[in-house]
Amino acid sequence: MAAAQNDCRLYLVTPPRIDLARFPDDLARTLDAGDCACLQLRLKDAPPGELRRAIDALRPVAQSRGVAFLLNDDAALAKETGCDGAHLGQEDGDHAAARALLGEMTLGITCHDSRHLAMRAGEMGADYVAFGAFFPTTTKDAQHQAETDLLEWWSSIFEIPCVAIGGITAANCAPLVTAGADFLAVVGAVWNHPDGAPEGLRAMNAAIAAAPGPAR
Ligand SMILES: Cc1ncc(COP(=O)(O)OP(=O)(O)O)c(N)n1
Ligand SMILES: Cc1nc(C(=O)O)sc1CCOP(=O)(O)O
Ligand SMILES: [Mg+2]
Repeated sequence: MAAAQNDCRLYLVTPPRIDLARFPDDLARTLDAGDCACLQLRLKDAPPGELRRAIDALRPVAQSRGVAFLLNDDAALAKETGCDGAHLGQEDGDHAAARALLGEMTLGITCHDSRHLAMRAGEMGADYVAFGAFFPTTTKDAQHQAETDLLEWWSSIFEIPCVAIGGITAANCAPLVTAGADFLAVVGAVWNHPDGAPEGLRAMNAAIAAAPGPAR
């Protein structure tokens, strides 16, 4: 088998809305199709009870496959419900308090297109920083546009992993891998793949594996 050209891995984010009667099985089939480092549960419109039911149903599907289960937006709920960590944006509360609360659990922070926000997140103890959006996306009304030089700059200076997000597909992801992204976070590329989510995951895996790694 050929040696891997890079260490970049897939970071899967759930669709914005899910049907809990069938999504756990869809998720299991999708994760069984290939490599995925982590799953972020991102249900922006779910009422609290539904969010808890989703966590209870999906967390074991991910964790039993060695896929870290992160909760979007809510560090306290992530801790209370046995998640592996939380992803917080700039408007999602006190990052330092979340860091203290989560202890050894994973904390990821959105940094948009900002070197300043990323360095602040790193100093505060984030386990990864997320940059985006790299490409147009219909999943979120993204207000910031990031460029690959941000990934090159971050990865050449800092050890803290960086995640790229926003409109990433198998067709456009190679420059992000080459620029130094440690993880590519996607929604649509997997869940909206015309041949189904397992094929979407396989396509992302293949595109990442084929991309030249950073020149280090
Ligand atoms: C991996 C990753 N990166 C960025 C985001 C966006 O977080 P945020 O800015 O808080 O926006 P919402 O996701 O809450 O709409 C993310 N969720 N995951
Ligand atoms: C959740 C999210 N955050 C973004 C950011 O730029 O911070 S872009 C985004 C949506 C990612 O979905 P897709 O892979 O379908 O474009
Ligand atoms: Mg958020």
